[in-house]
Amino acid sequence: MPHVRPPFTTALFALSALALAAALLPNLLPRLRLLSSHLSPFSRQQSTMATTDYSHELNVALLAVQRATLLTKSVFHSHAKGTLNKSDASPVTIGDFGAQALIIAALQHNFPEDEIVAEEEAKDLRENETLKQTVWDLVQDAKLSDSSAEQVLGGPIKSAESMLDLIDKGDSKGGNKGRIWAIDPIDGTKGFLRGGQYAVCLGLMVDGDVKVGVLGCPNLPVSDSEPLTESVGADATDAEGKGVLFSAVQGQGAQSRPLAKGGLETGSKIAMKPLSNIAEATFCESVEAGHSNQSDSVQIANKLGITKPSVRMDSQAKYGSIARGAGDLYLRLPVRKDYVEKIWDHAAGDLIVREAGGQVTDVEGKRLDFSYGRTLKENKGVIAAPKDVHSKVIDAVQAVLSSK
Ligand SMILES: Nc1ncnc2c1ncn2[C@@H]1O[C@H](COP(=O)(O)O)[C@@H](OP(=O)(O)O)[C@H]1O
Ligand SMILES: [Mg+2]
Ligand SMILES: [Mg+2]
Ligand SMILES: [Mg+2]
Repeated sequence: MPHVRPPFTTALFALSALALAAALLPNLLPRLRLLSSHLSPFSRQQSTMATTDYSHELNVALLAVQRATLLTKSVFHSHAKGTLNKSDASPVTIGDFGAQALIIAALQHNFPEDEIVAEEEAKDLRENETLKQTVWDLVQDAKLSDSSAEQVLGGPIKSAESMLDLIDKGDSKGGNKGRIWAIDPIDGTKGFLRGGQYAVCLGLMVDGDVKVGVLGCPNLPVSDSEPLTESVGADATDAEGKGVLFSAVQGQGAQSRPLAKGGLETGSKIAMKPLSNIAEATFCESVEAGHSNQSDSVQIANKLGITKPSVRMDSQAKYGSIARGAGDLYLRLPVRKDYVEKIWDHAAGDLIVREAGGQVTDVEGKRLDFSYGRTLKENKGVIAAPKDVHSKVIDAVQAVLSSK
């Protein structure tokens, strides 16, 4: 005789199943989301979730830098760059404001809890309606051609007012606790205005340690094997074959890929060039003599037996160029005693070079310390070199600086 379950028992079963599902759901949901983030990074509408291998952070950072770099390219080609002089007499352009707004919008969409240290603020735009409108027009036009990539970044910014508020979200004090992004919307603004190299820079620090770094360099050659020469340093074009995204995740190595226009191309691993004879090294430094002491660098090069003149190049494109083995050394020697380096000028480049097999320190050989706030107040200058020759370079730097 078939067993017939009384209605009361059936209801009891159904209720217990529902209770079990309700208890398990909060545990299961994050796992399912994590799984979907690995399977298809473009398929989610929104994620506010940090990943332990930084895969989601890297994907968002690459796309955000790509979109912002494309915006700066359009300003690079226009005659009116909307240049203002900041209180420290350094320039800022509509490209800087627009790029910062776009990157912060992407970070806020994906990681609303994270803090942001960014170079620029919206004050000048709030006081100048025409300038605000120009930046707003630029930002509205800056869309990746791949709509699913655009969706990852959260789509367009809602209004000119929210664009200003986003720009001002980069006012974190920084420090040694939690997740903090460092943004330099255009590094090498002087190079950008001159028609030379510049970079869009984004780094993620966790408890003061850089975990993810991305550099967008629209005027550098795509090819990692093109050697670093004076003409690359001073290049004024982003023609065919130019434009590269460098990236690194702590412990996972460094990569480069073509800048492209939306959706990311596949990256390839980069590494610093083995340097058997330091006398043959190519070293790079700032174009601006006010940013790096170019007579100290000549003496240091002489001490190392280097005869080739330096390649002068603006921005963190220098870090990217040595990380891919196009050049070998990057020297940044303090000019003014009172100048304190800013974290956004170095966070991404520092990680990219170290993940490519280099060492990055200040002139005394101390690692750059990003945990002191918006500035690198415990460091002076920057010396980046392949790991095995770095101490030799520091010895030469110290010999020259101590003899002054
Ligand atoms: N006196 C100084 N010494 C060193 N760096 C300086 C400086 N004055 C400005 N800078 C920084 O140098 C950066 C450019 O570096 P480089 O010379 O390698 O291109 C500038 O970034 P921005 O262009 O983002 O303002 C700015 O932050
Ligand atoms: Mg600046
Ligand atoms: Mg800068
Ligand atoms: Mg800048």
